[in-house]
Amino acid sequence: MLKLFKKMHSREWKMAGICALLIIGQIYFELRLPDYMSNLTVLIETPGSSMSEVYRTGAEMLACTLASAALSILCGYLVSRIAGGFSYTIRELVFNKVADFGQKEMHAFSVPSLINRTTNDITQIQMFVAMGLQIMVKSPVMAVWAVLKIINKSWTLSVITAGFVVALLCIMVLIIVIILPRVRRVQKMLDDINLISRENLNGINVVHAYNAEEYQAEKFEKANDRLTRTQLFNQRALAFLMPVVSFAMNALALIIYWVGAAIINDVPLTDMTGRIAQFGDIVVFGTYATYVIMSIMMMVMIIMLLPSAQVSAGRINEVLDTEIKLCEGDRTEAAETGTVEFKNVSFRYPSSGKNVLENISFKANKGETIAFIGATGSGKTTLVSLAARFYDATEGEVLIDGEDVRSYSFDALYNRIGYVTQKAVLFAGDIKNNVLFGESSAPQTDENVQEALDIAQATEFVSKLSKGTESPIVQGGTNVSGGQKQRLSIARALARKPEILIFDDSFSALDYRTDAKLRRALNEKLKGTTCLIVAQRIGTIRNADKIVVLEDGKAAGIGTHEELMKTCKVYQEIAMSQLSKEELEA
Ligand SMILES: Nc1ncnc2c1ncn2[C@@H]1O[C@H](COP(=O)(O)OP(=O)(O)OP(=O)(O)O)[C@@H](O)[C@H]1O
Repeated sequence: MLKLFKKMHSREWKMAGICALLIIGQIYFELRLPDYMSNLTVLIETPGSSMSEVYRTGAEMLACTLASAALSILCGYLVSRIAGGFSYTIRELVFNKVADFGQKEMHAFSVPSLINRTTNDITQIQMFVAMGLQIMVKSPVMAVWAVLKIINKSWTLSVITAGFVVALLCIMVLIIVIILPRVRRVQKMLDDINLISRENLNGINVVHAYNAEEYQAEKFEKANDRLTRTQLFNQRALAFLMPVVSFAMNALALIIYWVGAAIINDVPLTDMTGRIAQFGDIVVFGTYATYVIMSIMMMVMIIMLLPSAQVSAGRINEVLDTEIKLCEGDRTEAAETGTVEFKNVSFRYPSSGKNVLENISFKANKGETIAFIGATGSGKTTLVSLAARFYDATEGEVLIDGEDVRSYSFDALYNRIGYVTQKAVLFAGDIKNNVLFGESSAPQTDENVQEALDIAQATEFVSKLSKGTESPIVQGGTNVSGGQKQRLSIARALARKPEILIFDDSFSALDYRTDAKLRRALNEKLKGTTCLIVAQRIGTIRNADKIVVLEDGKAAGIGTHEELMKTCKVYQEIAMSQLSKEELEA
């Protein structure tokens, strides 16, 4: 947790310093009250005391109480600003760190866990700072101050009070030791609940269509049950603390007055002044001892928040300390333009034991179209994701414009590439925002948007919308059809005007007619652009300059359609399964 606190801005540290001073002032005024009480007791017991002295003492007590309350309000205000500012900083750090994560890091944490860390875990820290900061400073200072005030008054009573304090501290430590591992598990269980809820909400139509509500509910119930049982255990353990502390406080007061009575009794009856002074001391001692126990009671409140804040801080630090494996280089310029080359590339996913790609080599020159075809799971998506550096090759080299992808700065690399994912992704906003998404060297103009929509064959459906390119897109793009979504994501890649376009099976959501029109437009309007196309349909790629046929991660053949029809058995099988004899001979 301390590690996380190092990320707090100096402004908040300064406010925390002011708070500490305000708290010390608060304690000073609060701890003056027992002295006034002692004076009042002596005044009342002493014959001949005047009422004006009693009023004056009362007025001073009132002034101390008001001063303490004013400092407490000011402190509360500052603490809430510190908590808000600190959680803002941490949220920003976590968000920016996660934005730099590659696929490897995303898989290591999982999306639900990252969401939980950015929301729930940071809220735990904020609550701890908001509620705990005052108490953390106040309770030890108050306890030590109160102990110093009473230590010389009576050794017997001091030893009794110390016994109570030690016993209470032991119980508190024991409870922390018992619940800490369970609190850690609670955060993990919250991740699981998050995962099941997300899965259920994302697939709600499938759940309904397959009558799987009960199955999903059971899965959720199990996770919910586990979480509730663990939380109940923790709450019961913590709930046990409060009555123990308040019992200790009352028992201690009782013992102090009981032992105190015996101490007063030891003073001879003739020494009335001595008896009154002793009585005043016992009253003061009792009040200060109550302050000591009250400090411990405040620590109990901290203990209720500390374990979860501690665990949350650890989880946030895990994200912030993650070493990002995909480090960017500093290259911005390259000798070639629009080339993509794989040199003996093999690749294995971090979670998998075997290579998914094996010794792949090919080169795409400027303006060429290279297509990738193969059975499901043969490695097509993996191959093109290496060109876009979503992962780094395990062996071999991937070159863009003649230079290793690892040597480029991310800006330079992604300014060269326009990538269209297999599953279209749109962001909440409008069509124009989505087409001009991200930073690029291309002009952010309406003409550019229109041109990209034209080539992507999206103009027709966009022009039918009442607000045209300003029509809204909801989160996840669920207010447009699958094919429309894919056309918009193609337009987004085109609007960047990249040297290299990568289409990962992006045409299969389009009907045959649109697919053909789009390819024609690409050929006519983007002559100098290199295209890497992953496709399932032979029709989409038969005119490509080179076709790479993948089988179990290996290149089963590389060549043009005509060459592969003569030399590659895998390609022949795919072609024959899709095209008629006439089409094959055409
Ligand atoms: N994140 C991952 N972790 C581990 N293995 C993976 C991961 N992603 C894909 N794979 C495995 O890598 C292999 C190649 O997957 P890839 O998605 O590249 O195939 P594909 O040819 O694009 O398939 P499709 O045509 O169905 O999209 C598959 O066996 C798949 O199970």
